[in-house]
Amino acid sequence: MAAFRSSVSLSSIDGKHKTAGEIHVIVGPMFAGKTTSLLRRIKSEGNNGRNVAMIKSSKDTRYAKDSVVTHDGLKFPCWALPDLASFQQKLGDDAYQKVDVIGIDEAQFFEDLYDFCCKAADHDGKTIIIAGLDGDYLRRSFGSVLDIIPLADTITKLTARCELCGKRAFFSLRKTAETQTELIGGADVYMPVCRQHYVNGQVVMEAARNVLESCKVQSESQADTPAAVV
Ligand SMILES: Nc1ncnc2c1ncn2[C@@H]1O[C@H](COP(=O)(O)OP(=O)(O)O)[C@@H](O)[C@H]1O
Ligand SMILES: Cc1cn([C@H]2C[C@H](O)[C@@H](COP(=O)(O)O)O2)c(=O)[nH]c1=O
Repeated sequence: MAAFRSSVSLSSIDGKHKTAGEIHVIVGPMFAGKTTSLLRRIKSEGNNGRNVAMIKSSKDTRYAKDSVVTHDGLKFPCWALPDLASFQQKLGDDAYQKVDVIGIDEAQFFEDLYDFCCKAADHDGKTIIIAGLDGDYLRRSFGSVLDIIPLADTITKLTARCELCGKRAFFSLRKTAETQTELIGGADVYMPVCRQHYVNGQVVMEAARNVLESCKVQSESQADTPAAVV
């Protein structure tokens, strides 16, 4: 099937001979093995003689600046970019034409994911393999990852192991009180959990956030009160 697909020609679209692109999406919670799976597929494409390039978001400063790194330390050199539109420009037009396969890690951080994938696969004939979080710590759709599902050839949803009971984990629980959507971190900030422990964990975290918030309000109102004259 793969051999048939890669020989399909798009020459009728713009007169130039190009092969059809592909889009493969890997989603799941943190620690599910998304980056591991992306690296395995990219390495395998490279071993099959295809020109590969890897991109990650420059927001991800966790383990290395210019490498994609898994939680257990596997590494692959990459372009760390603020957006995907800058990829072709960084690489140069000639080098971009020669790339067959593009891996994208931490896809939730790229706002221009949809437009980039459309152009690269539909027009430029690239195979794109994307790894990212489908949901944030509140299980809301994260970035543009779900928007590219209708464009995809394949979608793989991976699971991790619940850190509290060992069952399959579908969600990323944030262990700290921060409430912004984007918060870079690893096992210090997040843990993979099953549904039951996500629900329990959210109740505990919500209570902790409320306590912190009320302490903050109290100390602010005390600061506003003039000190008593003794
Ligand atoms: N709770 C955890 N804390 C730290 N490392 C973990 C944890 N659970 C799994 N791992 C390791 O992380 C690896 C997966 O890493 P990675 O591919 O980077 O995941 P993802 O990209 O989905 O976050 C697993 O093979 C395992 O060795
Ligand atoms: C759930 C959640 C995660 N993030 C951040 C934390 C990490 O830096 C990445 C995910 O990395 P991984 O390779 O999938 O382990 O995303 C965030 O910013 N907000 C969230 O809600």
